[in-house]
Amino acid sequence: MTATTGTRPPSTLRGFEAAARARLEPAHYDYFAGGAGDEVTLRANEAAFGRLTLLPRVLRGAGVPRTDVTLLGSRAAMPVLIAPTAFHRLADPEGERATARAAATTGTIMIVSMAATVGIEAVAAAAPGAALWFQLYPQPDLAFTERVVRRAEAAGCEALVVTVDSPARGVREREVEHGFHDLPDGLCCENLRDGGRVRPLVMSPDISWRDIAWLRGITTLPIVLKGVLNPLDVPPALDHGVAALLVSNHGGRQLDTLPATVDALPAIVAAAGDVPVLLDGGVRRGTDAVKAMALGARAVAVGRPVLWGLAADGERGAARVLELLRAEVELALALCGCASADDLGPALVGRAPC
Ligand SMILES: Cc1cc2nc3c(=O)[nH]c(=O)nc-3n(C[C@H](O)[C@H](O)[C@H](O)COP(=O)(O)O)c2cc1C
Ligand SMILES: CC(C)CC(=O)C(=O)O
Repeated sequence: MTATTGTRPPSTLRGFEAAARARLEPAHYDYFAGGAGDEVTLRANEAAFGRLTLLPRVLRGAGVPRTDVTLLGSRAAMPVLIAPTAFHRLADPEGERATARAAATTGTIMIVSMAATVGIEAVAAAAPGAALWFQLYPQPDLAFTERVVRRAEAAGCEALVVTVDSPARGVREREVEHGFHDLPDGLCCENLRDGGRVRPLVMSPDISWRDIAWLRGITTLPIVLKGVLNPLDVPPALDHGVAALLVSNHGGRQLDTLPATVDALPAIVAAAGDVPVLLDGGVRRGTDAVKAMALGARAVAVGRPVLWGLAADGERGAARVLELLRAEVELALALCGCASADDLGPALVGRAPC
């Protein structure tokens, strides 16, 4: 039985969110939906896309647009990746296995969270066709961190996405109100299993460029830094040999009152030179993805929308959400007169009058 049995499946992302909300425990819905503090940044991410306009070109004979991209050697059929989010088994019993199968079906890249409720080996085995990247919170115990990296490598992950915006965990008041502190019995962060126990996840206040240098030395996987917002952090990132930057404010869940990611994007793109820049936060439409790419992002990622698809209708719901976004990207490119994202540029984006 699915939430949609007997009724039409949702045909929009908003419909998937409503279906997910109806199905999830309120504490779990609020864990997924919530943001830090007054949720200013959470709202800003979506609102900022709404303030940008598209300025299409006409009569360009561009044909049916291509939506595929190659990122760090991984091929994706669309420029919308799955951002790393924790605890998928709160949304569906198959958890990250179902999400990975949806990634394989739609041909996109799944960034698997270190806080996944299915171990990286089982995620990879469930979806042999999926392109997987692994998200890492470097732990103070470097020997343990290295064991996690080796597991990700052995499972076939094609990049390491190091989250650098979390030297402490943000306070989400919705979680506090529900008293949501931990996973229910029977679920745990399977990537933290180590020698017969499950280690606690540490948001290390000591994380520094030394950790990036150390990681660069122990793995040949490309390293993506997730959570860069200030252009002052770009030169050291390039000096440390990072392969890409992911502009992110953690979906408004860490420090409140940070800028919307699409507003922070141009300065990071300008500083990054040839190094690819990705973005997540508030992408809910194909037009949002196209605006971010016009402003220089190579691709975008979505967090909550995939969770809503998963909670509403398991693997099928997650795949449907991704396919909706892919089709919207294709249509937006066509209506902008573009044969592919390569034809986009800042001249196609304007600002709505306030
Ligand atoms: C429920 C939830 C769990 C998340 N877990 C992680 C995580 O484990 N690691 C991480 O780097 N980011 C995590 N994030 C942040 C996402 O990777 C991403 O930055 C954010 O969700 C993008 O915004 P969006 O949800 O508006 O698309 C999480 C976000 C949500 C909503
Ligand atoms: C388990 C958490 C640390 C995952 C996370 O990053 C989040 O909830 O935003």
